[in-house]
Amino acid sequence: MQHYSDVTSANYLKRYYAPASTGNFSVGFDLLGAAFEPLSGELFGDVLDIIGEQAELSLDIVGRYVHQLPQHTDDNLVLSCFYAFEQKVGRTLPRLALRLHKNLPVGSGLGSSACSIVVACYAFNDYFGQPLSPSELLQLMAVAEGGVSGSVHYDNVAPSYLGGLQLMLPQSTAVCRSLPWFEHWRVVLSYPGTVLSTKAARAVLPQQLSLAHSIAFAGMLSRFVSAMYAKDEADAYCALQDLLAEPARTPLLPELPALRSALMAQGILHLGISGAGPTLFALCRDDAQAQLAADYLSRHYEKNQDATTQICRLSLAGARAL
Ligand SMILES: Nc1ncnc2c1ncn2[C@@H]1O[C@H](COP(=O)(O)OP(=O)(O)OP(=O)(O)O)[C@@H](O)[C@H]1O
Ligand SMILES: N[C@@H](CCO)C(=O)O
Repeated sequence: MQHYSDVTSANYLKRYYAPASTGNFSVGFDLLGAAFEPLSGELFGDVLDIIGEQAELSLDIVGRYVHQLPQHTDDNLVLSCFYAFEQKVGRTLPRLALRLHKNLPVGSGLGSSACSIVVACYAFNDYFGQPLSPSELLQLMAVAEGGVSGSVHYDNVAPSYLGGLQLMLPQSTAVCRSLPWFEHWRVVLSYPGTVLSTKAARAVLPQQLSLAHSIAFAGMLSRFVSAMYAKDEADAYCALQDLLAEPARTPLLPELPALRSALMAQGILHLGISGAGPTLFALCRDDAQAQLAADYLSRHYEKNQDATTQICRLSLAGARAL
């Protein structure tokens, strides 16, 4: 299903896409994230068109979630990314006429700001002949995302850019590494239509953890990563326990415990918070189970016209030219 006729417009020089992403993936707060794409083929991620070169930089915004963005396009991340990119490249670049298709809801837990940042930085680097290396580009994206959420974290920008399930590697030159995945796994992303800013959802987090808590957190993430490499599916989904953010964020998402109980009683593998919420993600073992979870979440979690529930697979490609 394609919501927007303008995505079919041929009025552009180049068109780029970046997928939605789920930060944390329950067990790896700020350290683990995955990119997803709907089985339906819908472009559930932002699209950026480079329409042409002109005297002044300009941005036109269309798409289902345009009404959730700042009224003034000057405040849009796509434009701030252009200037940050230009500064990093170190020379004045030709000005562009741009069009953003805002297909991801803002403040949703789907990595909406990261998605715009990734598609913009990827597009500029491609269009201007790859002046930045992939690691320089990733760093630029992470700094831009840090400006929005209040702290630099890679768990949305890295998967949206590179695709896959990405584990961050602190202090390593590699920055992140793609983890193995179970190809039959499906992820249902359910956005209720309400907004929860990442900054607000980070403000409720504990500032300190006890030694026992730190060990439990590190242990669960290690168990999950090890299970993915060992192809031990049951151990992997049993390890999806958020010991860090979820206890603090559940008051912001009071429906989570009841929804989880109901879905897990029907055999769904896991229900967790996507990024900072309010989107929830249901991990399912196949298409039939994913359909069941999607029907349930559509009925019980969607709250208004902005809401959407998508049955997804892992996006292996990440950001790309269309
Ligand atoms: N192109 C853009 N896409 C998304 N947000 C933008 C964009 N341009 C500016 N913004 C602003 O950036 C902020 C994004 O907030 P926030 O980080 O909470 O959203 P989010 O990225 O959707 O959250 P999450 O990472 O949990 O999905 C909002 O204040 C929004 O108005
Ligand atoms: N790791 C970030 C993701 C934000 O989408 C958080 O949970 O605050």
